[in-house]
Amino acid sequence: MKTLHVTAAIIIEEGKVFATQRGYGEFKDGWEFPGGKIEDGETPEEALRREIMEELDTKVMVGELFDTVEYDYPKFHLSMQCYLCQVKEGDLRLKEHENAKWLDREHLFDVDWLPADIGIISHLEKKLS
Ligand SMILES: Nc1nc2c([nH]c(=O)n2[C@H]2C[C@H](O)[C@@H](COP(=O)(O)OP(=O)(O)OP(=O)(O)O)O2)c(=O)[nH]1
Repeated sequence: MKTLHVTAAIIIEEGKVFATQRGYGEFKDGWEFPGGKIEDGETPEEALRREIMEELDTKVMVGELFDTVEYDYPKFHLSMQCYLCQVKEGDLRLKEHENAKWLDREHLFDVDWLPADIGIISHLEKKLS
């Protein structure tokens, strides 16, 4: 099975995490952390800065690795590195996603997360106060 190498941003402000809803493709309408595939020659951090600029018109500072997700979808294996990020410049404008929400601990499970993300949401629950 092929492996997709993906990197995603966990942006937390005032106890809330930024979640986005996919606007197209196989997983349309599912909720996720913004990010995308790592291209050849990129570090995960470089890929993440590029993806967040493409998707949200925003510069982020990529901080520590929060979690790595390994998940088998029917058609591929997902290996996803999720980094804590901070907004440096920009206002998280949705260019590709159809919706976004800031979720606090009590509302983390209110949206329909992509299947691979469930484990990390439980991990996040512990982090958000
Ligand atoms: N960005 C992101 N992708 C996720 C998450 N959870 C999850 O299963 N995925 C999956 C969905 C996709 O199959 C894959 C990410 O690929 P993508 O399609 O967003 O990557 P990309 O931006 O490079 O896409 P594209 O240019 O091919 O449209 O990872 C998540 O939280 N964030």
